[in-house]
Amino acid sequence: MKHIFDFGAIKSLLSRPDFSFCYDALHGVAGIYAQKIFVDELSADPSFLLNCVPKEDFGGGHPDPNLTYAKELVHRMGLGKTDPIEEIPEFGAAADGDADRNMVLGKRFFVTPSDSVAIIAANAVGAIPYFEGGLKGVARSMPTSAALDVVAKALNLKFFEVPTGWKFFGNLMDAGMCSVCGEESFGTGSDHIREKDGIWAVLAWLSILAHRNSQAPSGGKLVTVEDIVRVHWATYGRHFYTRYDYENVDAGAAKELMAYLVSLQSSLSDINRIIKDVNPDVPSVVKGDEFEYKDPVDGSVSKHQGIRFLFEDGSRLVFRLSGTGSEGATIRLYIEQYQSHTSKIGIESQVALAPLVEIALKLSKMEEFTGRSSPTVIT
Ligand SMILES: O=P(O)(O)OC[C@H]1O[C@H](O)[C@H](O)[C@@H](O)[C@@H]1O
Repeated sequence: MKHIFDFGAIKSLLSRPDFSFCYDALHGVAGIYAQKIFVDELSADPSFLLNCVPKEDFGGGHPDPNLTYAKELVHRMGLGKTDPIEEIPEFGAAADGDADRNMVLGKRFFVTPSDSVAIIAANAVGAIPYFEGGLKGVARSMPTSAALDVVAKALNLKFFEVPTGWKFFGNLMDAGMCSVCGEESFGTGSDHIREKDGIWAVLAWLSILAHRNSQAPSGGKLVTVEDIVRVHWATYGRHFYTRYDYENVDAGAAKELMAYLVSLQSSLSDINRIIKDVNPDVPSVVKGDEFEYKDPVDGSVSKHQGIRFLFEDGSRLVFRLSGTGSEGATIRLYIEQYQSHTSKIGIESQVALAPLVEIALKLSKMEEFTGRSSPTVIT
C-alpha cells in the first residue's frame, strides 16, 4: 500500500483537527489491517476504529457493508433515523467479513458504489501515485450505473462493461487492459492485486480527500466527501441509482418472471404501450435485450446475463437473478436515471427514481409473479 499511495499526504489529512474518520470492520478480518494501516502507519486516532476486533460470529451481526447491515456506522454518520449523540465524523467506511468489499460515506451522505468507482477513476492520476502514468482502462459490471462510462468518455479511457462476477475484471487486468474497476455490489479494485480490495478503496478515498484538500487554500474549510461527490456530479452529471432485492423468492416463480421479461424485451411496442399507460411522462424504451458478453481476452461468450430496458434519455432498468443468494431465488432490479441539469442534480434519489420504479414493477408484473408487494432490501 505504501508503494501505491502517498502515506505522507494521507497522514497530514488524518492529523487535521477538523478531519475525523470512522472505520467499521463489522468484526471481520479488515480490523487487523485497519489497526496496522490506519492507526500504526498513518497515526489515525484509535477511536476512529469501530468493530475492529475480528470475531468468529462477527459479533452477532451480518458483515455486509451496506446501509442495512452496517447499522452502527450508518447511525454514527448521521444517516440513521435518529441523530447520534457524539459529533458526526467527516468520513465513514465499512468492510465486509473478508475485507474485499467496501462502503464509503460522508457526513450524512451515502456514496453509491457506482459513483465511488467513477470518482476514484476520475481522480486517480492526480491523487494516487500508483496511477501517475495514467490508467490502462476502466471497467464496471453491467448493472453498475453508467457514471464510470461518462468519466471514461471524458478522459478518453478504454472502457469495458462486463457481466457480474469478478473473474471478468481479472481477465482484463491480467491482460493489462484495465487499471480500475468496480461494481454496484460494493466491490472496488485495481490491478495492484486484480481483486476487490476494501482497504485499498478506503485508502483511495483518503487519497482523493488529501489531494483535494492540499489544493484548497491553507487554513480554509475542509473539502468533504459530499463536496467531492457534488463537484463530480456538476462536472459529469449524476446517475440516480437504486437496487431492489427480492430475496428467497420461489425459484419457479422467479424463473417465470425472467422468462416473461425475455419475451417482453423483444417487443418495443408492447413495452412502450405499458409505459405510456402507467405514466405518459416517462420517456420511451429504445432498446430491450438480454446482456451477452464476449470476453476480449479469451473470446469466451457469456449469455443470459440480465435483461435490460434502455430508455431514450439514458435511463435503464435491469433485471437479473443473483448468483449468490442462499435460499430460493433472489431477483435483483436495478433502476438508473441520468441527470445533467444542475438544477435537478441535488434532488433525493428515491424521489427522482419514483416514476421509473413504478414502471419497473408494472412492466415486470413483480407482485403478480412473486407475491411480493415490496422488496426485501433497497439499496
Ligand atoms: O448479484 P450477485 O449475483 O448476488 O453477485 C454479487 C457479487 O458476488 C460476488 O462477490 C462476485 O465476486 C461479484 O462480482 C458479485 O457482484
